[in-house]
Amino acid sequence: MTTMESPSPTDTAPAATLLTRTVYLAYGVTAYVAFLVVFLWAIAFVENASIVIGGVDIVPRTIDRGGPSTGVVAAVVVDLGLLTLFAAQHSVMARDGFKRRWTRIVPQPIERSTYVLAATACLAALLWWWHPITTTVWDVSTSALRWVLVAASLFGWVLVLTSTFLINHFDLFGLRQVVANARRRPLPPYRFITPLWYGIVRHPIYLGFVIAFWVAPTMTAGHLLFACATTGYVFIGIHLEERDLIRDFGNDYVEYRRRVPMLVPGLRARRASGPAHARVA
Ligand SMILES: C[S@@+](CC[C@H](N)C(=O)[O-])C[C@H]1O[C@@H](n2cnc3c(N)ncnc32)[C@H](O)[C@@H]1O
Repeated sequence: MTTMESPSPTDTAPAATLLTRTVYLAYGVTAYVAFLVVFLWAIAFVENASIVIGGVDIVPRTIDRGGPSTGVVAAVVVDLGLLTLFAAQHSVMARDGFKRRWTRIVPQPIERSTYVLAATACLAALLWWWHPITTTVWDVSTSALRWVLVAASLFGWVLVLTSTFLINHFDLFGLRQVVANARRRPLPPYRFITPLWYGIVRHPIYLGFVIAFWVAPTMTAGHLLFACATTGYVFIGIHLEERDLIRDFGNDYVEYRRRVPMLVPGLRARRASGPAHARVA
């Protein structure tokens, strides 16, 4: 395990009043709750679930159902636009250079919560304005096999959620930062760790998404577009994330990368002589 000092939220706001700290805490909790609601909606969206409460389906739009109906070309353009917005927000706002400039405007303790809120807004926009393209690509007719595929897809979501807890769920979603600030405590150092799934693949959260998006008993053209685009983004995200991790944790991460495969369990991991940016002096 390697650690790196995180900026203490109280360092940058020594004179923060109780009211300011309480407002930051409320902001962080709001961002987290908004994220949870939209994340649950995202699961229902991808799984094409209907959840009927009091005679009303609370999932009116899914990947294949209920969205605006237009021609295929318009649907592809809109859907790719929404996916690009989501990917751009994630890629840009997660980078250290952006964070350094951004925290001149947004106070350090709520930087992560602001990221979470922006990501949640982009995800909600994608779920709401997604244009289904319902041409069938494959459709498994055997009922038992359909259930196996649904279970496998749900396992993908379980992998995502459990992995966030393995590395630090509350840190990823900004809660730890606002709570530490409210209590005027410094943040514990940011740690590189490799528990459970992280000993099998380096990116279990992304693997979970790939499983959840690709394993479907019925695959439509719209769903396939979603799965292809998000998988492409996963590879870009991994490239950017690993560059940061190597910069922060040096040879520990290079060694981890040599030992543990990226996404496919058991697949040979990268050899020691990787590309130039993988080698740390
Ligand atoms: C959305 S999470 C995705 C983590 C990982 N790529 C995955 O798929 O499980 C991104 C954050 O996780 C952090 N992270 C990735 N691997 C980590 C590890 N082994 N230990 C601690 N933090 C890690 C990155 O620094 C980044 O801030």
